[in-house]
Amino acid sequence: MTIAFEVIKECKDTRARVGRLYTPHGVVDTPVFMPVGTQATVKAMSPEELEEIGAQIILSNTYHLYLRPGAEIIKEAGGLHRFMHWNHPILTDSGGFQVFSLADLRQINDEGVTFRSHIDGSSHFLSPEKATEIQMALGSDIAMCFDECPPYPASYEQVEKAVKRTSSWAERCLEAHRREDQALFGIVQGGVFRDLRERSAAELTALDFPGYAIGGLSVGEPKRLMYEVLDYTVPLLPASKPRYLMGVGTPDALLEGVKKGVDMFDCVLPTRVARNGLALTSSGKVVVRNARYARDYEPLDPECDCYVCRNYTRAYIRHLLKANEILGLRLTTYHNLYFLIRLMAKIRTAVMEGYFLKFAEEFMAKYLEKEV
Ligand SMILES: Nc1nc2c(CCNCC3CCCCC3)c3[nH]c(NCCc4ccccc4)nc3cc2c(=O)[nH]1
Repeated sequence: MTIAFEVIKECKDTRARVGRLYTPHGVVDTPVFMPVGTQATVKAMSPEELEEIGAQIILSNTYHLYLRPGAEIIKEAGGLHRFMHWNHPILTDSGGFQVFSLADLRQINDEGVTFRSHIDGSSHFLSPEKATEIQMALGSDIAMCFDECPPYPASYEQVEKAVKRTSSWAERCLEAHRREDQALFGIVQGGVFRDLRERSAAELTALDFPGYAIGGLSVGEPKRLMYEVLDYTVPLLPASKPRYLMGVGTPDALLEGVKKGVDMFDCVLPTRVARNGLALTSSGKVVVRNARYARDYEPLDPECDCYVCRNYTRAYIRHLLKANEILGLRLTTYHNLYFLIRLMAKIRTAVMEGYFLKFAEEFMAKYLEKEV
């Protein structure tokens, strides 16, 4: 069994649950936030720092690593874990989403996707088989099916076509998948159309994947619409298997997603906004680049106990960012990831001890009260 999941404790007044995901590279306590390491590194962080802040599992990506350095080099290096010196679980996305969001003009048909590299414009082709082969070569613990994520908004016909392709491609990925020590997760599509979500979930759960992602969300739809789709999509997925909501990562969305029964999340947001000088704090967002912090000798978050908040001031971090000093990016990234990973630990404790709903309400009241 490449991967096993057990629900440890269910919340009595929401769909939240605490679980444990057993993978070849270790155990993951869920709900979990997964830092994104697009090019085989979580930008500005060393693997040791990721361990220090409690990161349990990180993401990487078929599209990026296929283009550079190439799956062959990573395979020759002994796989992605050895290549990047990360000896804990890794989940790889299949590249479908990145082709649509990054690559230049592309041509998509039932066979797969032809696209031009965003790096050097060279022409490439990705199919369910190829995306599966690349992930087997990378050796991630969890691989994702090659899917089609329609944009938002999209017509019913467009979304229906993506559902049909996603289901047919899921079968082809299952067919091509040969690694016993790697789990393949299915991805449910269907946009914001309930009947298409039901169809996609039925077709994918029939294939009996060890875990399921909810795709096609966090693509520009209003948050309340994403929550509505979650309300009727999560119950369509087997309760005994992990549920992964792709691309979601603000504190409020993480709390809502956990409340609705989601176990796994990923988002580039905390690392990306960090590089723009925005820190996540328990009282809301602090844009530490702003002049107002030039003489502010408080930590990024006075209530945070991380290495950065114990040793540096907003004034110093602002100075580093304004001076384009690399340490500035490192400190804001370190804190933002610590903040989200710490939030997930607090959520797990709250569910275990039966006060999750109260915790969520109190956290949100404080977090949304102001842009500090
Ligand atoms: N297969 C697949 N992936 C999806 C992703 C990529 C998840 N992150 C992977 C990660 C791997 C390593 C490289 C980076 C990506 C999504 N991301 C979002 N929203 C992000 C919205 C967002 C939020 C903040 C900032 C930018 C974008 N919706 C998504 C839907 C899908 C989907 O249906 N299918």
